[in-house]
Amino acid sequence: MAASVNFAVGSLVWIEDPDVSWIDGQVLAITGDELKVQCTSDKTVVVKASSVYPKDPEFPSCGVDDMTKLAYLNEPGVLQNLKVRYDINEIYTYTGNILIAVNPFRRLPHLYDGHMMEQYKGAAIGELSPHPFAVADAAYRQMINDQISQSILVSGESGAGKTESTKSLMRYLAFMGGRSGNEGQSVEQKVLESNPVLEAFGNAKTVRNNNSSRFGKFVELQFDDRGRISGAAIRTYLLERSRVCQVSSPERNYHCFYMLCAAPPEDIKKFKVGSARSFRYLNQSECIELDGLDDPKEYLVTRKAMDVVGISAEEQDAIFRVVAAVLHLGNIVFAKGSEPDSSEPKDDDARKHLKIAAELFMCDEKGLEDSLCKRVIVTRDDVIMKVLDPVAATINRDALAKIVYSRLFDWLVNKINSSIGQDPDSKSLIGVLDIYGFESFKTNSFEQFCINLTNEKLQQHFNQHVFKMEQEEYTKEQIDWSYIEFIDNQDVLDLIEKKPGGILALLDEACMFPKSTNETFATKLYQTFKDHKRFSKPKLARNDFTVCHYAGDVTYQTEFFLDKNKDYVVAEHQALLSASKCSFVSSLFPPLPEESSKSSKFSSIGARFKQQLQSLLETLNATEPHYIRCVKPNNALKPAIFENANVLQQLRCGGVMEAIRISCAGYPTRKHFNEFIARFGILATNVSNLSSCDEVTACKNILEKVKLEGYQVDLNPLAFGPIIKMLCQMARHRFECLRREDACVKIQKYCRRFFARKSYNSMYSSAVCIQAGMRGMTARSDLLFRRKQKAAILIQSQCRRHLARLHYLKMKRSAIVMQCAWRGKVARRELRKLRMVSSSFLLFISFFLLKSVLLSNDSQLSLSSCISSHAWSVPLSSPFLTVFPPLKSALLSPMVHS
Ligand SMILES: Nc1ncnc2c1ncn2[C@@H]1O[C@H](COP(=O)(O)OP(=O)(O)OP(=O)(O)O)[C@@H](O)[C@H]1O
Repeated sequence: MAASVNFAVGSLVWIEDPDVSWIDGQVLAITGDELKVQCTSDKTVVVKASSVYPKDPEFPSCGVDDMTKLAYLNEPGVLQNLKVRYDINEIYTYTGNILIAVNPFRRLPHLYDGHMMEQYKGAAIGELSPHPFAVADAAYRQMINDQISQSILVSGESGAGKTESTKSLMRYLAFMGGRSGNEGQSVEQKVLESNPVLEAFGNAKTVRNNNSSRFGKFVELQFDDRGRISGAAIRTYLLERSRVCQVSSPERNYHCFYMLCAAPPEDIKKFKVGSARSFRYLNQSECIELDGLDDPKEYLVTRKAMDVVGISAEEQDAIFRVVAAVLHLGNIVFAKGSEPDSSEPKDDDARKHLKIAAELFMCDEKGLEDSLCKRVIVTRDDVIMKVLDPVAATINRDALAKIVYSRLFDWLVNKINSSIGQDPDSKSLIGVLDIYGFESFKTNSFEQFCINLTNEKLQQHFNQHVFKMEQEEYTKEQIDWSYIEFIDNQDVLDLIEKKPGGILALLDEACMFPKSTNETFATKLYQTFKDHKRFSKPKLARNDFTVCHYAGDVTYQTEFFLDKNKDYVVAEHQALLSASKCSFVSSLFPPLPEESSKSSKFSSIGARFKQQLQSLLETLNATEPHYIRCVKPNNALKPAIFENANVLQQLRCGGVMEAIRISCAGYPTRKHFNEFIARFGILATNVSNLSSCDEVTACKNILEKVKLEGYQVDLNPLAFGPIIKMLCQMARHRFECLRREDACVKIQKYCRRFFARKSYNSMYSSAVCIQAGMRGMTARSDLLFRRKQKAAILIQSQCRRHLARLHYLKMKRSAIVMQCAWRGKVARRELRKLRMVSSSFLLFISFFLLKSVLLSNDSQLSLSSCISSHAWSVPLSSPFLTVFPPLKSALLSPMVHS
């Protein structure tokens, strides 16, 4: 399926990988039609060029919000885009007009609040991020502006997020078309509150989803001419009946059973229920409680929602009585009766449950027992009473439980519809379809067969519509589209539902013949369709058949096909419950019209379902469809896990890849002129007037230069068919060439620079070396000269110093001699003088000191008495008497401290 693209060494590509579906890598070498690719996982592989897809090297790191913006609209590109966006919690992406929603498995409340609704109000698709609100808004606007009914088809596998998306759509439509003010319980409130009621009775925990809707749903919102919701109708499809009696771990039965068992004590007493573990229909599975689901609370929520949708308290009681009766029915175990091949309640416990069930149904206990253990056979001549063995009685009991529950569910839907009310004058409507996606399990039974028929029908509708949309788009843009083709799955539909001769017709035929078995039915199929290219018989299976659906082959096991297709109420059950004293119970089994009970007209589930589908398709065909494809990123139901193979399979089954293929067959890619010139101008680098001419001429010049056909250039944006891949490839190739030229120039430049630098470095170092040598030589001779000069100066200075010193010493000696002679002479003269005054000077000093002492005021001082009598007191008195007046009183005592 890969495009025939010319790859070059260095091209980025996608190759198939068994683990991650597609892995990216780079072409290392090309040999003929084989490429050697270095993968990002580090392994190197050799692959055929035809199995390789080109990868956009300019792919934005946050992906693109519309797949048509991808340069390469191929499977790996689509997958990469979804993954990149999922990683940053961008769970919605457009593929043209289809919205792909990847389940985040974590609450993202900011995406759905009132502020968000305000933002999307009136915003054109593509103006804001992809969102269910945008789809709902587009549908609403189109309905108002064009007065055309709209439909939004939400599909995906179980757990992919259909119901959540549907709820968002309904909330938005209620927001847009709701009435303001207090007008009692408005239509939109009732529509929104119908969800919890239907979920309680029609949803259950399955392996694939903790809150799986076990029915398909089409909600039709009717609007008046002012765009307000004026009525609504809910249609449901194919409730899974078998779950009522059969459930295995880790699944659960319908939520309402567990809610009832967790009801407040007075209700438990009123409805005669007990622990959920005590009921056979519930305890077959280990799973009773469910994380995150508070059954007691849900019971109250459901009852409140029932109030809102207009179910009275009495009706609610009757509903839960029937639910309780179904639980008790399951506990009626049979044992062999006294008559041969007969049966009867096994023990007291079984009888107790029989009694309670009869009380809850308000019917006769014996009548209930008989309706379970006996069968009346009306022959042409007689009425025969046939007893049933315990196995048949058990099957009979389960059949009663299933029909009661299914009638109860239908009653609820009808009640909601009549309570909401239809608007016969409604001008237009918006239908929201939340329907099960394509299913393919290990064991596929009648339910899967019907589900896959639905998907085939919707796929055909989808293909036709996508094709039609493309055509309209091209017509609008004046693009020639006549050559576009798409695969029609009419042959599969013929195989299944053609009348006469289709599988469903053969099944009805088999159901009408009493002797038919699942084996004879399978044999009939093999004979009839042995040459049909969409039908095959698996080699080792005896009663299985395989249908080649658009989404893949599915092998169905014919076991139970006949039983599951039979749509009749056992006459005894009908008679018993229509005679119930409870008007609610009897209303579930209205008496059959006289002629229909008598006529042998056979009614089958398959035929009824086919009819329902037909009517659904008629409704859809009268509307403008919008598509939301929900994708479950992993089977662990955990956030942040994106399993490539899983997602890819769902994209294929959901027809997204087919839509892309149809798009690719036409002109899927749109590029505005400036965008085109920016991206592909590289292809016309030598077209000189590119920048001087206008955008259209520039685009034409580029396209003429590349000589490719398959584009429409007259309108902005330009439309491209598959040639966009070639253009991208050529641009990539050109880019590659330019890159290589550039690389060559760069290598040359670096080489030249290297050699030039090397030679320069060697010259430089030589020059430096020579310079250093020369400078060294000069410096050395200079040094020698300086040394010699210094030595000469030193010698001179030494000589001069020596001579000066001799002279100095001579002068010094002469001076000393002269000084000595002179000083001797002076000294001698002085000596003489000194000798003369020395004795008088000594006396003078002594008196002076004494006088100082005596003149002091210190009264404490006194002279010794002997001082006047001292030898020098006489000579002193005469020369110094004038200077120092005589003592007023004689020193009588020495000057001493007292
Ligand atoms: N947009 C969403 N945001 C947060 N959680 C989501 C979102 N969509 C789905 N989920 C989670 O996935 C679960 C399954 O979703 P949902 O019941 O809508 O699946 P479904 O496709 O209707 O399955 P089924 O066919 O079994 O009814 C939800 O219960 C919810 O936990």
